Amino acid sequence: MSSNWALSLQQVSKCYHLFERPQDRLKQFLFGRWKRYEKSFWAVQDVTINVDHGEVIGIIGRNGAGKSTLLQLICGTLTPTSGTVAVNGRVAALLELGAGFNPDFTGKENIFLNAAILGLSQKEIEERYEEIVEFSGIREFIDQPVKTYSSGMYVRLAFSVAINVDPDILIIDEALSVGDGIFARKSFDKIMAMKEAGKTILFCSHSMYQIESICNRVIWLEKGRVREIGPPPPIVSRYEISLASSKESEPQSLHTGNHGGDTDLPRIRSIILSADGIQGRELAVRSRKSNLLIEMTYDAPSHLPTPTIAIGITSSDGRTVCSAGNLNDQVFSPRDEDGKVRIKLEFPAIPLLKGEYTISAFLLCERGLHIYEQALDVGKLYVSQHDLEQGLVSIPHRWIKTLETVES
Ligand SMILES: Nc1ncnc2c1ncn2[C@@H]1O[C@H](COP(=O)(O)OP(=O)(O)OP(=O)(O)O)[C@@H](O)[C@H]1O
Repeated sequence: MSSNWALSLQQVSKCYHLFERPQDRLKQFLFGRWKRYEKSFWAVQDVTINVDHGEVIGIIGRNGAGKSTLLQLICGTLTPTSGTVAVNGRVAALLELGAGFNPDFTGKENIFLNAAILGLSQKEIEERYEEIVEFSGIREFIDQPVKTYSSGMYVRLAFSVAINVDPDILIIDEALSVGDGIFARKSFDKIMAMKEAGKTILFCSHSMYQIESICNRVIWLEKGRVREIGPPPPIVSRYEISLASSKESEPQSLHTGNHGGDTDLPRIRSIILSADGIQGRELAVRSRKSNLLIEMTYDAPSHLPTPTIAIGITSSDGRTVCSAGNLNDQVFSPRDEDGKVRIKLEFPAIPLLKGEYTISAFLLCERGLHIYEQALDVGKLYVSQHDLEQGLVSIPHRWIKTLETVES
């Protein structure tokens, strides 16, 4: 193990005992010595992972693959059936909603309780209390019992405590979109600041975009076991192929744009598609001939840096064929006096081959990481072609003839 280690899991497994009928639980208790009424289910099996401080690790896998169970084993809210979990540093976790809160306590009492569980002294908590309340944005409710909170308020408080106790290791269960609207953006910035400060972060997500943009390593879990572990791009790509090749589709997208009533957040206003001068949400286009034009307008409130926008094109089996983002291409359009940005994207002689394709738009922060809004399925393309080239896209290519030998 390196001297800089943050986490070490050695052959960790977690087994649940399942009973088909409620009465089987009692029978197992009474007669279990003679007959088994329970079935064993291994939610996590034989997982060995070593993580160094400063690493950002993404955990991916289908629903039920064991991601949440693994995170809970690391946090210590679950104990492994076998194997060892060692943690080197203070761990703050955002697991399911409000885990760790006592519903009868007020917000304030829960801050003290939670921060104490995370290892802060009374004095340290008092010093940070103000910051925690300020960040949560729920000051007026802080003396109310948390059972009266909405789920959004719960998440705000939990996130605010977790982020402000100065953890060495932050564990987040599918919660990068914590809270809503402005809070989501604020908390995302905090997570990125922690990454930049060299903290260790583990999070599970169904968003491959976020995994690829934030993590330096990814763990792919399948049926409780580590299928692959390593750098994100090749693993994400193989994972996406595996999802696409099995019929059950998974939620692949990032969280939907959730404004939570915030009206002063960036928002897509319009997306207009046209091909060869014809406008429409559904367009017939000719492969390698039609010019596809996408005109986008979005609100860019002046209190935030100008957002960026990206377009993704997916094939009918849900795979992303290509994407184009103005940040990636370093093309920026100014905000006009109404606080709107208008930008056009052109795909000249569109190289898609025959088939049906879906167009989606994503409005992102200035760094292209936090998603303000996604508009899935803003348009459909029906591509036709007259030749027999196969596949999804025609990539530029050329043939080189060998020299002809001329016989004299
Ligand atoms: N308390 C429990 N008792 C029995 N089975 C459980 C329990 N908790 C989880 N499981 C099972 O363990 C498996 C792994 O669950 P887990 O929640 O870790 O998966 P996940 O990868 O996080 O899934 P998702 O992406 O849907 O959140 C699932 O089949 C789940 O039904």
